[in-house]
Amino acid sequence: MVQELFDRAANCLKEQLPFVLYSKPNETELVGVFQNNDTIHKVNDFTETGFVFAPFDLNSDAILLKMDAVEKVPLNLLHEILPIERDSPKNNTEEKVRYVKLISNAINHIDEGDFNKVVLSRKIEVDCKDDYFEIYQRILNVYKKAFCYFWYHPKIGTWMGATPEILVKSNGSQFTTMSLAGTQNSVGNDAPKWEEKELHEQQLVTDYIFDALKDKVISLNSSERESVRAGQLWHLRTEMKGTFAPNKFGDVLKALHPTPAVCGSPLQNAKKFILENELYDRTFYTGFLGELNMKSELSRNRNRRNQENSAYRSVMKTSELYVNLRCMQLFKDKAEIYVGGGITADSISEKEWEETALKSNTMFRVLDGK
Ligand SMILES: C=C(O[C@H]1C=CC=C(C(=O)O)[C@@H]1O)C(=O)O
Repeated sequence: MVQELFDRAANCLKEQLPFVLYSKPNETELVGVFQNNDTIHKVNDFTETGFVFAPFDLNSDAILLKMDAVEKVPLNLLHEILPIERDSPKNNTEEKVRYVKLISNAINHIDEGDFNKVVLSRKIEVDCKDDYFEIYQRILNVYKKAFCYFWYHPKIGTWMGATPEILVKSNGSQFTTMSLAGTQNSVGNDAPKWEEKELHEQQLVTDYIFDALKDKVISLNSSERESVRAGQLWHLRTEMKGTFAPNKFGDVLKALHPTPAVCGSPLQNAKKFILENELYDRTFYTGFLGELNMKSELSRNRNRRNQENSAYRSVMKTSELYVNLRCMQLFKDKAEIYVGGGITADSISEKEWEETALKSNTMFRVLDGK
């Protein structure tokens, strides 16, 4: 039962023990991972097994929750909770002036040829007095197509989110990734019409991924570009599937993160600009999270009973990692919502500001500010 899993997690909060609750896109299962002490386990080379929570800047530590206990329950929720009609404040002029200036500065750097695209972001503080489990339940109810998580480590913090973006999903040496960029508000069910700026912005991500992976994979193919919905928003997405050489998962992961969907291209120049100019620490926003190197057994031929079982079973490693977007860090009576957007030469500051406000609604709609 969901309530039992929530109770177990609530007890961990009380006892200050790390846990994560999550549900994968379109799945009807809620998973709880519980670590039975408050040690901070750091990831060394992504060959470890557990639930990883990695920052934007991998010069800081990626954290691994050990799967001391794992519990899975069907996701039939207790009662339907509707999203809250609460939109992000648009009249925060001081913050707007600062953000617009940051965008102009980035466009100057683009014009000077320092980079083609950079993803800029900001943090919005909001009062939040309600129960963490109420908030998480709203997230699960409202964003069924997203990876919905609630992560807690007493020495690091409490995070929640509903992300639409897969960083990488692997099964043995087969993997899937995606290029997600371009944003529009969804109006009714009308499919969006994309402008050149958004098509270009998303194409940069696709090209970057092909280039970053070219010497790390045996094959890589992409699907047609499509429009996908994430809550109230539309994005452009291209899916890519490939095969990497045995034991190269860590290399693929490090080559992918951070993609220009959250950083920019060329990578180093865009990242330098972000670290020097955003003037706040993204910490885990635009990092990644999820199952790392889970072992799954593959039976090759169940019918040949008189053969040694082991000859017909092989252990595969699977990982499923998501980019930490549409997320927030929770504190005692406030939340910090993180949002950003891709800036290119064609960006219009006012529109980029609006876009971050729209994105922040994903979390605003699950927070009750009473
Ligand atoms: C950086 C964010 O979104 C990324 C993912 C999809 C679309 C994006 C965009 O249109 O700029 C961003 O690249 C965010 O939600 O904070």
